[in-house]
Amino acid sequence: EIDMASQKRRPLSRLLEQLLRNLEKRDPNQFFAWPVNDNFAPGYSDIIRRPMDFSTMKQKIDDNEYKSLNCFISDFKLMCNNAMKYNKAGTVYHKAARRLLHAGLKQLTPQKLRPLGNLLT
Ligand SMILES: CC(=O)c1cc(-c2ccccn2)c2ncccn12
Repeated sequence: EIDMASQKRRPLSRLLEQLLRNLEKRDPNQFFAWPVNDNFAPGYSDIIRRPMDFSTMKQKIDDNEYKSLNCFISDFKLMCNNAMKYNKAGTVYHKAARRLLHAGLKQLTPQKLRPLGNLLT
């Protein structure tokens, strides 16, 4: 269960929740909202060894699994790179993944994060 009090005590969790919300806005079609379903994506789990999606990232924040911002950013990159690996260039999913990765990393640059203070120390 989500212990709100501890969420307040965990500034990193608060920051990651905010960053996740901003990244999700860049996925209006919600292609990345849930784990990819093998029924929609034939052979997906044979090709992609480490699946990742926004709902899994949210759960990892709530379970306090991210020990640093970099771990969070790694999962975001993994999610986008999985989509660019499985889906051929030119497909709607490949293009959406490249756009999401580009837009997302721009939100995660040091100059964008600095205003969030020393939450990262
Ligand atoms: C992200 C991804 O690779 C993906 C999302 C989806 C998806 C996401 C939401 C609804 C339907 N399909 C998908 N379908 C087929 C092949 C790949 N995908």
